[in-house]
Amino acid sequence: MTIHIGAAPGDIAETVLMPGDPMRAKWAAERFLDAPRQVNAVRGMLGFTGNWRGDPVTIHGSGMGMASLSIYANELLRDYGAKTLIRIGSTGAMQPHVALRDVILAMTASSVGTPSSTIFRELNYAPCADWGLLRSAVAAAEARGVPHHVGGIYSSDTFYDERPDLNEQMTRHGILAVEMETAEMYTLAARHGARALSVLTVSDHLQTGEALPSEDREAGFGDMVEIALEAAFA
Ligand SMILES: O=P(O)(O)O[C@H]1O[C@H](CO)[C@@H](O)[C@H]1O
Ligand SMILES: O=c1cc[nH]c(=O)[nH]1
Repeated sequence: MTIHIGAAPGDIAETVLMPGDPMRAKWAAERFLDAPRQVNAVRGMLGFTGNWRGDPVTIHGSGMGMASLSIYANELLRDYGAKTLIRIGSTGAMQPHVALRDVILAMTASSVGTPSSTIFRELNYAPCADWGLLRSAVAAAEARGVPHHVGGIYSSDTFYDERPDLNEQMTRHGILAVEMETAEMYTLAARHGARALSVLTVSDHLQTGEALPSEDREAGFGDMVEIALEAAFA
């Protein structure tokens, strides 16, 4: 047990899928894993471990934002020996050619700062995805015929943003979409010698104002979960 995860040693698999939403963790575990059992509920942050095609997998919420993800990712990597973290999250599109429900595979994640920024001092560290996971996720998306985009995303500290000028510069420089966790997850995975990838589904569009309902964000993004699982064990 750790401060924020009540699982016994051995209850967490080496492969962990991390949605922000703990209810998405419950839905994904019940839908995609064999014999899922709840391994964490501390502070309502649900985690489940089961099997996918015979391999053990944990699906554990990260909460919203890099500060929250950092707590769970640190404990999963340092205390439970997780080796692969794959975020399965929602994201807001920042390019006109990206549509609702498209999948985004995040090669890298820009940020204004992460919880790790202070250790880098003057360095603008560039967090990046594990190449093997990214390559396998692209192959899985192609095989399933899922519309997808590979490129840079933005990990924001805020959902309600007050910097339209910054968004404009990011759109101009090809950033595909915004979410709130990936830059820190990639940084922590690199620090601990683990693999990481974010597989995201577009839930809303910053330019058109389109948005999917909360029920879809919780239990409507099955392609992203299957792409993540196939990439983890390719
Ligand atoms: O749907 P999740 O995985 O929570 O991801 C996105 O949704 C939340 C904001 O609504 C943030 O956590 C953001 O990164
Ligand atoms: O962080 C997020 C996630 C989804 N949509 C957004 O606009 N921002």
